[in-house]
Amino acid sequence: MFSPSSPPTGLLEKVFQYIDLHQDEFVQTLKEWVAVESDSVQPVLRLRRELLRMMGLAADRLRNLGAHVDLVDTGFQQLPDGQSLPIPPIILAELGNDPKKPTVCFYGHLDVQPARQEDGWVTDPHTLTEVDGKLYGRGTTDNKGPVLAWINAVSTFRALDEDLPVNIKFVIEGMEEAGSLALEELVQKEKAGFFSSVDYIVISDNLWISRRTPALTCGTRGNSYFMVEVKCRDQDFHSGTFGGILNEPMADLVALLGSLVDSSGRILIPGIYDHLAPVTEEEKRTYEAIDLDLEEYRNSSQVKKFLFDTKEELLMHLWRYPSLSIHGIEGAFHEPGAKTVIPGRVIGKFSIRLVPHMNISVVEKQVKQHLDYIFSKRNSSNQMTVSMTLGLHPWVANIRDNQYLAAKRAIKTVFGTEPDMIRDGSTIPIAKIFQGTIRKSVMMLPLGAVDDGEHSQKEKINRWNYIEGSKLFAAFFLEMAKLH
Ligand SMILES: Cn1cncc1C[C@H](NC(=O)CCN)C(=O)O
Ligand SMILES: [Zn+2]
Ligand SMILES: [Zn+2]
Repeated sequence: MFSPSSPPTGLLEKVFQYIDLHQDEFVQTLKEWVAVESDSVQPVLRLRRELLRMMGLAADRLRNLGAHVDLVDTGFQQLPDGQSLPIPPIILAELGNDPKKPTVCFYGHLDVQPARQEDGWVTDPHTLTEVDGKLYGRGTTDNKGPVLAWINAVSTFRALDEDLPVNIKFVIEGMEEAGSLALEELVQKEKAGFFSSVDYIVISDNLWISRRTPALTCGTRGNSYFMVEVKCRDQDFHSGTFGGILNEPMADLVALLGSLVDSSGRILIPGIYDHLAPVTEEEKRTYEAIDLDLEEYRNSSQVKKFLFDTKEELLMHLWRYPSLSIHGIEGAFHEPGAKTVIPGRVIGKFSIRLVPHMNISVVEKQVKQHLDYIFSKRNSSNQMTVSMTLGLHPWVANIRDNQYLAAKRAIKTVFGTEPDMIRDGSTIPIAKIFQGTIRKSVMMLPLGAVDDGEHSQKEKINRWNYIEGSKLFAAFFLEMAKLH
């Protein structure tokens, strides 16, 4: 789609040619990886075995490249029902340790979201299927494709018998979709070990905002996840026998959930907007520069109307303002049909996407105070319990870091264009943990297009994105070496 501004010369040209010539092999390996049902979300032993197999395949692939690979044992996951399941080992791998070269560490994950063909897939989610240059399959874009693109880039230098321009490290986990269990602990433990020689961290686990224009991601929102339980008793009631004489838990809960956000998207919790980073003129200009066709975005999302009409407002509300979403009600009657039940105990679930400079414990207090106030006004005899079950920090990049410059140059070489400098509305918790714990520069360099459908039916990565992405990583290694 894009032609490079000036043809790459010498080594880079050889590398690009190799990647083009071997693209079917690269797609074949992706096919083998997609065939592994490495679902970390459903806590069942069969799938944990698949995850184990997935990590084994990746370890073998890295060993074949000559990497030193550690499969770090991370113990067990305790489930609420008392069962425990093994957590797949985390891969820590290393290729090269030349003190004259910078050391770039790639983080990725090989676990995937659940996928069943009945959910609305046209093709079997675990059989990679190519249609019109689109490689359909669960995990193709999130995150097996990008992990392999990095490996393809490294393997190309090896295959050409060329010296790697940088030292490479890998952190590859298998529990990202379940909240990266055990990873934070491992990062802390290896701070002075594995991570001591790391200069830069690259994550490729989000998408462009465009179908065509590559992007660099400069920030992600955090998340605070709440459960609000309203309980009368543990058992359900019959509305014929008890309807009319009870404070119904569901009525309390619906009022509580209904008090959180208004129809214009504004969060109604007092104080929640008190600690937002001010919008600067420079920041405003970044939204203007982004390649986003609002109509196309709206149509491809199959939404009649968004809350905001301009590109700038839309992006700001996705990336740099908090938002509150109501996710579900545990214990509610939700099946088809008409059942005359009064649920005895219900749990409402909602979360707030956090942005700089919101403080997680302040948000927690504000939410609890607000819900206490709304509940007390109802004078209900039920019991309300609020808990925050996740507190994930927002992350902002330092885009003046060398690696952002190197990535921009590599994008220019491969795609012949400047990247969109974007943020992402979702949360990649490990970014902030890396930044805070090992105190090294973190960059997000996504490969997938806006319509890849992560977590959704018909997830895909375009062959073009996968192959040009492999070139992008190779070009990035060379640019990093030049800057060091
Ligand atoms: C599990 N979880 C609960 N709160 C936040 C998360 C992470 C999740 N992360 C992604 O989706 C990454 C997208 N590339 C999200 O942002 O919802
Ligand atoms: Zn992911
Ligand atoms: Zn995901």
